[in-house]
Amino acid sequence: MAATLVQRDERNGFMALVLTADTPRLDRREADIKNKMIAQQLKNLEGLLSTKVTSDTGSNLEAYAKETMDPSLSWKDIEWLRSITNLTSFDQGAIKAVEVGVAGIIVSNHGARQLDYTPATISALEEVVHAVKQRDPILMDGGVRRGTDVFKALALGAQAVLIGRPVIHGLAAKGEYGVRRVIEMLRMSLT
Ligand SMILES: Cc1cc2nc3c(=O)[nH]c(=O)nc-3n(C[C@H](O)[C@H](O)[C@H](O)COP(=O)(O)O)c2cc1C
Repeated sequence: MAATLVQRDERNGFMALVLTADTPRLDRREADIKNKMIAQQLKNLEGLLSTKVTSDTGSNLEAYAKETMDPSLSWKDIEWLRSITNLTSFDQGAIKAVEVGVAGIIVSNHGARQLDYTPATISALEEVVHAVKQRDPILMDGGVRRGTDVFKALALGAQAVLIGRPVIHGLAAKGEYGVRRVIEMLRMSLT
């Protein structure tokens, strides 16, 4: 299935792959259990994997994750991924990735949504920058809300930041205009 998705990305003109290594196993998300969280049917993955996993005891998302995520993911899988594609690959969350040939690293903690007490990415960034020693570009995400957050990440050695929730909130509130506005606001506070 992974190979099929990669081939589809290549056909559609994508230039890079981001491999996320941050959730080999889903945390016990009590709110999801309480709310009996549903894993949405994903139209763009139709026929590739079943999202019809349900649980009588709680979070359907947890049941789905148990069924579909492979906790045995290892560095060999990155080598395999590189062997089937020429797309540039970025690894989210690991330093050893440089040795197995990824093109860059994204310092991320899954939006701090996976583990309690996970360190803030801005606190981990500098250490990763020193460990990688400019061999590959480093990006960072998590908690970037203001231009000053962008500034801090760049000052600590990131080449760029990625933004998750702010643009999603802008999209939900005002569609495309909302996304543009969020990005403008970040830019404005940097100038
Ligand atoms: C609702 C939600 C779902 C997410 N799901 C995933 C996921 O399935 N895989 C993943 O690698 N990251 C996931 N993330 C983390 C994002 O990729 C990204 O690291 C994070 O949102 C960036 O932080 P920010 O939202 O504070 O900007 C999720 C984030 C949110 C808010």
